[in-house]
Amino acid sequence: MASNGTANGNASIKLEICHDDSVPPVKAQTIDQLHSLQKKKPSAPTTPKKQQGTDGLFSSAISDQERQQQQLQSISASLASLTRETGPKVVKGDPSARKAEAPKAPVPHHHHHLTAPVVPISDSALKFTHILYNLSPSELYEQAIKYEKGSFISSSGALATLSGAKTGRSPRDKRVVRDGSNEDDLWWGKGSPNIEMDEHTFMVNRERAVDYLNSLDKVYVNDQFLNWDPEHRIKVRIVSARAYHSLFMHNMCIRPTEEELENYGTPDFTIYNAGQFPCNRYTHYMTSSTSIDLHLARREMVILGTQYAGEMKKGLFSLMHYLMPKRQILSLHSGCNMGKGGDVALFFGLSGTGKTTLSTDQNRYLIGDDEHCWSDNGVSNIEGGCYAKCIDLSREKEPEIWNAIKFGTVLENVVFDEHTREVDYTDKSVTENTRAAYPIEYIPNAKIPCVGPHPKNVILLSCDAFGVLPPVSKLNLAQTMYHFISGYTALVAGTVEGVKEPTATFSACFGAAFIMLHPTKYAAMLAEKMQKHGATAWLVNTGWSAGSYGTGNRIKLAYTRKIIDAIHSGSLLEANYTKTEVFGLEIPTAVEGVPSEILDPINMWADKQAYKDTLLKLAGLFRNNFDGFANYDIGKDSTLTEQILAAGPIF
Ligand SMILES: Nc1ncnc2c1ncn2[C@@H]1O[C@H](COP(=O)(O)OP(=O)(O)OP(=O)(O)O)[C@@H](O)[C@H]1O
Ligand SMILES: O=C([O-])CC(=O)C(=O)O
Ligand SMILES: [Ca+2]
Ligand SMILES: [Mn+2]
Repeated sequence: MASNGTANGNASIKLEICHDDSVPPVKAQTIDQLHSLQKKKPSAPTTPKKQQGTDGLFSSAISDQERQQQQLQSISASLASLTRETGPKVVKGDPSARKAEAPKAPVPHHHHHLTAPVVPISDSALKFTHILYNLSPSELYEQAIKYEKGSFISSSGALATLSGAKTGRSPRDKRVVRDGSNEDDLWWGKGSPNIEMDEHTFMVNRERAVDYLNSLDKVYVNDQFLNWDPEHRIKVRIVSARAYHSLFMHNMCIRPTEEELENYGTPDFTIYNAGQFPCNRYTHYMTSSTSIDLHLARREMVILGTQYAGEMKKGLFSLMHYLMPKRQILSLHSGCNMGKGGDVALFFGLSGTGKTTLSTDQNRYLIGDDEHCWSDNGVSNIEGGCYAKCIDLSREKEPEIWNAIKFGTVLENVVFDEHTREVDYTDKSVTENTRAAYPIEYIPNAKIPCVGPHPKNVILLSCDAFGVLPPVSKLNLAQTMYHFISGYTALVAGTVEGVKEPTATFSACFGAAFIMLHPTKYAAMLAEKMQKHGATAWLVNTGWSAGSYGTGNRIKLAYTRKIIDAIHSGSLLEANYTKTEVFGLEIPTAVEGVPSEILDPINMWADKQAYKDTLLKLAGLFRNNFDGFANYDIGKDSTLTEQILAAGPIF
């Protein structure tokens, strides 16, 4: 009995456990099976969403497979080594995810130029290159954290990473292939950013980059777009070795929809980013171990010896500065936003002058922060993301940018708390040029698609380290062109390698490092468009007041914002103006919300003689710089050229 009772007791306990079916059991027999349940395979691209019926379900299913193959083939062709004239065997996916099985689907070599030798002649021809194709931010986070030293998740969810030894662009290491097709078009020689190289040397560097990339187990490939104007959209492919670079470009270029990706075809332009690998200094034209090489005819760019991601972004911008003017479209190093009433403003300015900060405005729609086109249709952003400086970033002064630094955002070279992963934006231990790259839709009032009507206001931003330019002045057309061609600012430390403190600099079209044609070509287009559309131009000093750098202080962002508000609202047009000495700038006597005494810089200087000396010194620098342009005509109108020459400082 006792034993019976015991048995019953045990049975009842067992029953209780077995019958606890409040949670259904998992449909897996092993841990591996359980894990495989976690990830849902994306439904394979099926029938085309738009043209269903035109070629029937059966044939479109085949063409999907073909499309997949064509895509792999196109990637293999991108990575083709020139000497072997064949692309590597490529296969999609992470190599670590398929350790056990050998890749099964090598690229069929249909094309003539892709036909591999029957017997592989090198070790690299025996291996597969794994392609991580247009990965999502989540996948790229995992890759970065697993495989890239110095990658962490910040407390706000951004991917904090390091760009290595280079934390800014290297303009002196940029080379452009000079050949018969561009010899007469491009701007060469003194002042030009286009330092020439020959095609052979380009090929040497290209081979070096491609061999490096092919030697890796895996490379990242991004297929994306540039330019929100659908008529002038450019397809770009970025091949890179780091998840950081892939995520950066995912954020900065326009992201294709699934459907657009299916029909992507072959790219118009390809970047080979082999940034961890140096160039060979024994190669002709090389003056360091860094080389950024542009070959317009081949539609290719090679990056060696720098991991700074801005090189990719700005390399593509150079390309657009070549392609767009050919189509009578003006490319601009500017931010752009639009008011509720549809009024568009452009913000020109060199690095660090406030394009991103001032175009990001809670009261206006953001069209873009750095690169635009102005065509007969209006303005369009070239990019799909923003690249904000974040040194001394504060939630109070720049809330939209602060809030955009979340999951998906790349945070470069910032310093954070080891435990909480909270970023200290004041810390310059790695560099002054700390940056955040985020998709434009992370700004709540972004205007998607990023296009707008013709600009009403054109704002030239200058960060004057001498402290003698007024916080705001109204420009006539000749003055606008004079200042646009001059492109004056103090280069703020950081964005360009080696610049440690502000120095006066002149950079034609507020972006000489990126233009490809002579500055007067862009200037003539700007003058023509401003006249045609009746835009008003303003010169805004976002730099120093009450003395030069070291003595004075930077103009408060809150005041600059008030000035910009008055430009947008139209109220500044109604102000009373006086004219300054030397530069002949029209300055308003009052701006709402801004102390009037700051509007005329002389008021703020304790030492008036020092002010006058400094003003003349800057005027002299302007004059010396402009001498280089005195022999060029701006547009077909020679009177405009004369007016522009006369619109500089008079002393
Ligand atoms: N009065 C001011 N006006 C504008 N920006 C200011 C002002 N005072 C300080 N700043 C700071 O100056 C920096 C301006 O950088 P911003 O990112 O806008 O440069 P950018 O013109 O977009 O340059 P880049 O082309 O390199 O991206 C920001 O860090 C901003 O906080
Ligand atoms: O290109 C970069 O690294 C950042 C930038 O926008 C500029 O310098 O104009
Ligand atoms: Ca910027
Ligand atoms: Mn820029």
